[in-house]
Amino acid sequence: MKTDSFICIVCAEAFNPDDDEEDSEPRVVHPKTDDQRCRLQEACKDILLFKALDQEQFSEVLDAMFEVLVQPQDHVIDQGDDGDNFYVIERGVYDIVVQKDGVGCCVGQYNNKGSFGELALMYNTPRAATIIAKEEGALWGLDRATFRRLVVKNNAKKRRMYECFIESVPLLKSLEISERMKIVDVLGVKSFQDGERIIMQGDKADCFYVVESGEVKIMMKSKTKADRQDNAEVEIARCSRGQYFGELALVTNKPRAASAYAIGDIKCLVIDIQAFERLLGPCKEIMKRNIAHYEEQLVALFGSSVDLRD
Ligand SMILES: Nc1ncnc2c1ncn2[C@@H]1O[C@@H]2COP(=O)(O)O[C@H]2[C@H]1O
Repeated sequence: MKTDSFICIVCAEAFNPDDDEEDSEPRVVHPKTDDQRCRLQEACKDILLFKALDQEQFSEVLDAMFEVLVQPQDHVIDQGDDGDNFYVIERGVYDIVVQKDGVGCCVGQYNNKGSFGELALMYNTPRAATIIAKEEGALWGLDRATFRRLVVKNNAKKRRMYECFIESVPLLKSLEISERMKIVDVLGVKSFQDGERIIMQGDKADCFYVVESGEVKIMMKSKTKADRQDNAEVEIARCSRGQYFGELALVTNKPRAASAYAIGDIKCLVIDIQAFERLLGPCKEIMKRNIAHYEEQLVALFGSSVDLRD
């Protein structure tokens, strides 16, 4: 995979979570039934921002969360407001609307999973978007003080851990330091065992990966032989530390063009699609240049290239 460098403009605010004043806040507990706890745990299991928490911190976060039921057209968040809560989606579809030149523009949608509302709490900024429920739904809220005390503080540790690595990733090298830190703030870390499939050809894409340690094998089945029994996967590329994969589907809005497997036990940094759009969106044009390179590779391997473009 290519490792082009690029410049990406993201608004930055000086912020030092270590200076946070909210350390003495009392612990918040919202009692829950077993059923609620079960549903909450399921909704939170893939939330990247919680991945850096240890078990005790995660349990404290779960204790503090409270259920929010929404109706169609409810505004969960209004752009410009102060940030009160962070939200994890249990179910429902939510539009992300951003005001541009006085006109509300729908820039994305959450579909029954994910989270939102972290920006205002992390950077002490007004809400950057309006979030509108499209149907009846259920969310789990986490109050600002608990979010800052546990998630934001923990992120400061993550920043220290990943600062050097992020700086060494060619794709991210040319970002300003504050921009790189915003990437660190949203990334999750996932481990995979030898042979484990990380992404699957044909699947819908919801995140992008940077290899932190180990190697990843990119494999593809020929589309022209789709119905044939002998349509075995062919290795088309390998990615090692600092290289990225899984960006193509996010750039083209198409299903995954290939599968990726761990070679040995590996670790990847993961950025979900909303953060990708927000932080790396302006860089999509540069990533699109990879497509020509991928197509050349496919012609060399299969004699023809599949339709990689949007
Ligand atoms: N393109 C986007 N721009 C701004 N906010 C976004 C975008 N996509 C998703 N969001 C989410 O919308 C939330 C609105 O409240 P926050 O600014 O606290 O945090 C924001 C993000 O979690």
